[in-house]
Amino acid sequence: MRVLVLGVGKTGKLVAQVAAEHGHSVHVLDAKENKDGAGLTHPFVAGFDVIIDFTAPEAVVQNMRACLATGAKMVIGTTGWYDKLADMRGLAERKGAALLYGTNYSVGVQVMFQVAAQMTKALEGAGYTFSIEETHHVTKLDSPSGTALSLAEAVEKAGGLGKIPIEAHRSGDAAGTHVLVAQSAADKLILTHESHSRRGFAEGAVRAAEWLSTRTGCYDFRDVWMKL
Ligand SMILES: NC(=O)C1=CN([C@@H]2O[C@H](COP(=O)(O)OP(=O)(O)OC[C@H]3O[C@@H](n4cnc5c(N)ncnc54)[C@H](OP(=O)(O)O)[C@@H]3O)[C@@H](O)[C@H]2O)C=CC1
Ligand SMILES: O=C(O)C1=N[C@H](C(=O)O)C[C@H](O)C1
Repeated sequence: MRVLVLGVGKTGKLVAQVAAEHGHSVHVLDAKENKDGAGLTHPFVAGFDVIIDFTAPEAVVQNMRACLATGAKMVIGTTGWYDKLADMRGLAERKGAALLYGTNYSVGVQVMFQVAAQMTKALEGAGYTFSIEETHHVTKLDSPSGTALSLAEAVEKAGGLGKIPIEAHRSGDAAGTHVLVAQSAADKLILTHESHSRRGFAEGAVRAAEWLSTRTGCYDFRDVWMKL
């Protein structure tokens, strides 16, 4: 597969490395080469089977506009842009493109979402209140993390008594820790996922790109990760 990786930062760099390890031909575009999406011309984009974006909240929307308009296939790792999701879905559908987005490409976190929903249902009516804490590196632009928002959504949907409070911490180069706490008068149940490196995100994103390369349409990683 010919893979274009947008963003050569902490995660994008590793995504490019993992894609090459999977035997794909990989090209990367950094911020200078792609200022305001200017590098993403139609003929250039047409040279790739899949494009993977790990950039920044503003940049990713420009990148999606440019690439999806050509009917390209995109895997989006970047978080903090979901107020534009309906627009981007519409564009992808109109152009016969493919769009797969996810707040977290680590399989461990996907399992955490499922366990969190089960835990919430099992504790229903037993006097527990829920809260979430997330810890990331100090350079993270969005807060709370996309993963924390997805976790809150999983608990809220499963019946976690209204809006779940999220506390965000920023510390050193933390790759990402998410903690769900269910507290009662008698005890506390804690569910934690801790990323020791960014490898899980990169592996998941490359596998998602391989899966998407034969499809069109819009997909949330939460709904497809088990099929990869
Ligand atoms: N879904 C998931 O599993 C994961 C999601 N993420 C998300 O991915 C995003 C990136 O995270 P991270 O790697 O830590 O961030 P970094 O800041 O380390 O990397 C982002 C890179 O993108 C570059 N960039 C900015 N604009 C453009 C552009 N228009 N074209 C190409 N490159 C551009 C930046 O360059 P410059 O610094 O010069 O501006 C930077 O090098 C974040 O939104 C983060 O939340 C991260 C890990 C996992
Ligand atoms: O910025 C990061 O680093 C991460 N961002 C994603 C998020 O916002 O949830 C995923 C992971 O936690 C790392």
